[in-house]
Formats: sequence, structure tokens, C-alpha cells
Amino acid sequence: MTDDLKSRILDILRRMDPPDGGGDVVSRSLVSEIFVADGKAFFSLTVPAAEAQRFEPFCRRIEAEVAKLDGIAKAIVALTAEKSAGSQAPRNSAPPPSPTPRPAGGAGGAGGAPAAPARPGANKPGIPGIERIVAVASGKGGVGKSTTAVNLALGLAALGLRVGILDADVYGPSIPRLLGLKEKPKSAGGRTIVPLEAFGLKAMSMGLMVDEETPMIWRGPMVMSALTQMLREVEWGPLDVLVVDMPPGTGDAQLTMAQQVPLAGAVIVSTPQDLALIDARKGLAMFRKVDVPVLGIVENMSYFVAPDTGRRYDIFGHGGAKAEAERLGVPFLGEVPIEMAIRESSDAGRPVTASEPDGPHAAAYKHIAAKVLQQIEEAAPRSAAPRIVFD
Ligand SMILES: Nc1ncnc2c1ncn2[C@@H]1O[C@H](COP(=O)(O)OP(=O)(O)OP(=O)(O)O)[C@@H](O)[C@H]1O
Repeated sequence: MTDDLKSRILDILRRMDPPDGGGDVVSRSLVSEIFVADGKAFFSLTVPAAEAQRFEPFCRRIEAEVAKLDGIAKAIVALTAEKSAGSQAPRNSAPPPSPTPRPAGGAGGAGGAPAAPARPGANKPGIPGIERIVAVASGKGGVGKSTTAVNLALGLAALGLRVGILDADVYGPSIPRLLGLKEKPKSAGGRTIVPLEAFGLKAMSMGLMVDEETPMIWRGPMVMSALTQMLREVEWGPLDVLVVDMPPGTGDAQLTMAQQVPLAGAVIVSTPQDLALIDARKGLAMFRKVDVPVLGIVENMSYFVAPDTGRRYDIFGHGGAKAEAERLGVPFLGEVPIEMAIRESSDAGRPVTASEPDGPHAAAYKHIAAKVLQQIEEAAPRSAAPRIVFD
């Protein structure tokens, strides 16, 4: 069914005359992979930067035509402007990134080596200056996904990497609170945004761009454009890893990320309860469907250690995520106890990996970070992203 819809979409695209008169966009290989889910079609067109404006109305026409197909309720076509070879460096591009430092416990891998040809996401335009993008996701809310994302980012930074964190949870952004960020990011020349910095991380969140009180009602296409902007119009500078805190669930925003961004992989956060695991499985299935490697599962709020006796209590039936990971054939990345210090430090904007770097919780997150890095190397050896320009 999905394949049939994809070929009908391609037929439509073949019949439409693009504004530059250069022949149909399919034959010219300007169309990305087409992703169809829940009656929505997502794909992008890559055009030369100079043509981007002319192609905008064409994209809207494509959306209207594709939405007429039986089985498609809505189409979302993103325009990506690619810099042609030999032209000048883009104004918002970063200097070429330096080789990835080899972490303790890392798998080595292809540091500096050319791209493996069939790398996942290799056909999606990269973000200049960003080596790898890792999504932190969960099938349902409240499992500690954002807390894990922040502490994972800090764990990666502690391993010597240059790390950024992007809060893609446009519905309930929590990174500003977790990192104690209050000021609004500044714009550079009115065109790009300078990310904030906290505990050595570059940070950007939709929550920094709007007042906390502002209700955020985002429709699918708005989510897509907000995310695209936060990825491509923020001056991330050279980063080894950008950690993306995804909104919970498997909706438009996740599909957008998977469709638009060459993700090196996804980390799934789950609590040990069965219900959360069912949701985690859905998240896992979604990333697999869009060919994003699942780097592994983190079990959060895994057990409780009584402060007075030091005795460990598996209050939620600890171990569920580990068994599930084994069953699903994905790595188990580690477990984090339910711990007042983790909650209080998060709520005070001083995440535990930064505020108690030598403590046991920081050690747990650093261990998870090292495993994530090892999995990234195995799933997607480092490669240079294509250069992108927006003008
Ligand atoms: N290991 C832990 N021990 C104790 N409290 C934790 C732990 N992990 C997260 N929390 C707390 O649980 C609450 C939810 O965490 P967080 O906001 O990270 O979850 P989330 O999955 O991102 O939620 P949402 O989807 O609603 O954004 C927060 O108050 C956080 O401090």
C-alpha cells in the first residue's frame, strides 16, 4: 500500500513542470526518500540555493496535488537548498569539524575515514559543522527522556566531545529549565540564531524563543518548519555530537526529524514498567521503519537505593528494559536509579552530571555516553556532511 502510494506520488512529480524549466524533479534526482505514515506524505526537494525562492510555490503546488491522492490526507514537502560545488562557503556554515576524539571505551571506528556508501541518512542533507545527530526519544511522556538527554549530552562532553543539545519537544520544551537557561538567544544579523551555552553545551530550545505562558499549538507543517529552523538556522559551530531531545511519541515531529535529518541513531528511554516498554517498542519500530539505527535502550528510574541503609529496591520490577533490549536485538545502554538528587538537581537547572561530576550518577551517565558513542561508531562511521547554504 505504502509502496503503491509512493509510486503514485512519484508519477505526480514526474508530470509537474518545475519553475526552472529543467525537466522533472524525479529524473533529476531532486526528490528525497518519500515517507508515508498515517495518511501523511513527507519528503523534500533539494534545489540549488539560487533557485530556492522560485521553488517555494512549486512545493506548495506539489503538496496540493499529492493531497488529492486517495489515502493521503496531507503532504508536507520541505525545500532544501544545496550549495553547488565550487561556490563560496555559506555564511552560516561552520569551519570543517576536527576529527572525533577517541573516547575511553569507544569502539574506535572510522575516525576521519571517508563515508561508508550505504550509511543510514547519507542521502539526507547534513547540517554544516555537525558531525553526528543523536535523537533521544521515548514512546510516552514522563519517563525522564529530557533528563536523560541532558545528562547524556554532558556525559559525552565529559568524554572530550564538543556537544550541543536541541530541544525538539516543541509541545513541552524542558531543556531551558533543566539547564537553568532564561535569556533569549540573540540573532546574528537577523538571519541566524546564536545558541546559548550552559555547562559547556551549546543549547537551543523552542522554549527559549517563546514565553513560558504562550500556548503552543503546532500543526504538523509548523512543527516541521520550527524544527528545520532550529537545526539549520542556528549557529551550532563545529560539534561532534548534537543531542536532540525529541517530543514523546511517534507523531509528526519524530517523522520530520527522521525524514529531514541524517540521524546517526536514536536512544530510546524507558522506565521498567511494562506499559512504558510497550510504548518504547513503538518508538523503536518507528525509527526502524525510517532506517534510523536504534543505538539502544536506557532504563530510567530503574531501581531505588534507600539512603539510610543503602539497600536496593527494584520498585518498578527492574530489568524489564534489559530483557526487552535483548529480545529486540538492540543494545542495552545502561540503567539509572530513581534518585532524589537527579530530580532536585534537574529541577534546579544544575544537572547531576555537571553538578556532581565525580558522583555515582554522573558515572552512570558517562557510562551510557561511552556506550552510545560506541554504538554510533558501529552504526554510522563518520563522514563529511554535504555543504548547505541558505540565501
Ligand atoms: N532517574 C531519575 N530519578 C528521579 N527523578 C527523575 C529521574 N529521571 C527523571 N526524573 C524526574 O522525572 C520528571 C520527568 O522527567 P523528564 O522531564 O526528563 O521526562 P520526559 O520524559 O522528558 O517528560 P516529558 O515527555 O513530559 O517532557 C522530572 O521531574 C525529572 O526530574
